[in-house]
Amino acid sequence: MTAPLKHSDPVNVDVALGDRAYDIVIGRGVLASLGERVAALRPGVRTAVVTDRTVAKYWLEPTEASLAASGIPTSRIVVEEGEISKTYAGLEKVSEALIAAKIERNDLVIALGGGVVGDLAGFAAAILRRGVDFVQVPTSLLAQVDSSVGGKTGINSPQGKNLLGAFHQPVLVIADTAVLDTLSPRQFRAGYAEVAKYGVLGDEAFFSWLEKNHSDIFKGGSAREHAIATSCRAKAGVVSRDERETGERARLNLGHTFGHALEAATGFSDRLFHGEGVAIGMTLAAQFSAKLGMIGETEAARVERHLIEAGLPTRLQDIAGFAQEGLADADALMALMAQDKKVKRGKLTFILLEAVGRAVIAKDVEPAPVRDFLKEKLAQKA
Ligand SMILES: NC(=O)c1ccc[n+]([C@@H]2O[C@H](COP(=O)([O-])OP(=O)(O)OC[C@H]3O[C@@H](n4cnc5c(N)ncnc54)[C@H](O)[C@@H]3O)[C@@H](O)[C@H]2O)c1
Ligand SMILES: O=C(O)C(=O)C[C@@H](O)[C@H](O)[C@H](O)COP(=O)(O)O
Ligand SMILES: [Zn+2]
Repeated sequence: MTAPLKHSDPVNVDVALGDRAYDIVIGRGVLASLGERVAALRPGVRTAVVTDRTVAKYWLEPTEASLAASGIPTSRIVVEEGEISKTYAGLEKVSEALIAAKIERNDLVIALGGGVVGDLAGFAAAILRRGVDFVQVPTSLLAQVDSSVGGKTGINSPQGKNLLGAFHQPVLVIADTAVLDTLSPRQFRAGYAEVAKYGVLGDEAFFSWLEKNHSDIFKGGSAREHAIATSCRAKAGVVSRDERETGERARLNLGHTFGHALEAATGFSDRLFHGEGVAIGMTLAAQFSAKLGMIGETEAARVERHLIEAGLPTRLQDIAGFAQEGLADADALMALMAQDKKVKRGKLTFILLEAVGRAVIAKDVEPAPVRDFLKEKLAQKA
């Protein structure tokens, strides 16, 4: 872990992927430099900005102004906010709008928004004319620390999370920390789950720093920028070594086998945001690791305590409408987990903990102990 930044220093994190390497630029106010940076990267380019209605209200005009100041022609495509847009219908809408805007092979798609817009616009760019470059301008905490980096793009199927997609790296990421000032507190907290994930999975010193400083991240200032830069550095390192998740990248999926099943069980709705599912999933992964004797109960409790302190849900019973059919049913959750992309020859893979700060990939996990564990958790009092 490096020392916290001074508030005003923009920081560059390099995603070292050879001829597809790119910069993540992090700092207050860096959105204003978007046009200049795009013009330097792709002289003469035309762009289409894909965003959602809420983000458009706050941040579309400054984005377009920055592009216009550098003489970059642009069009806008605005989708509905939330997972409802990360669908076949959302993809059709964005793809047809990009075609109508005559975005050519050498033009650029700009994803201005949270993880939904980033995944959706990135996937549309990946398939448009068999591949157009794109820039990520992440506007949620979750997108700034995780989804804008690493090139996983895609949409959901009603049967599971991100089941259709492509690896397609952005050519630039501009993370302006000032845009987070308009994010709702619940969405900010949900994004914080992925920040904590980087500590829990690979950096005990960062986790310990988060335990002491998390409230400053919520307030803003240098702690926020430090948390974003540290998460991006961790992700950039993993992605540069294992871009397509043939090995260690799977560790970034800590909490997601449970979390994605819970998102599917709640219909990808506002009952459970992605980051909230990750918080519950990460707690379950820690508790399951303890049940298997890989870590002590106190370490699992340490993970849960921190997430609770950050205001996140950690128990299945914390999900709105928990008692509804499907969610309170271990077999239904097992069936959803069977669609996880880490499944190999029908066997589940879990990311488990050997310590706080050390996640490992557990392959060929037998379903019976997982089902028993879920039954135990589901039986707990609300
Ligand atoms: N590709 C990846 O590596 C990766 C990583 C993590 C998560 N994800 C995906 O990301 C998605 C979750 O992303 P998310 O949490 O950003 O959700 P999101 O994109 O739905 O954004 C959350 C909400 O906040 C609003 N919002 C975003 N920025 C705002 C701002 N600056 N001001 C005001 N409102 C703002 C949006 O309109 C939306 O309603 C999930 O679909 C998840 O699967 C992908
Ligand atoms: O970048 C990755 O790799 C991750 O696993 C990051 C996750 O936070 C993210 O939610 C990702 O979209 C999940 O990947 P998936 O392959 O399980 O869909
Ligand atoms: Zn995630």
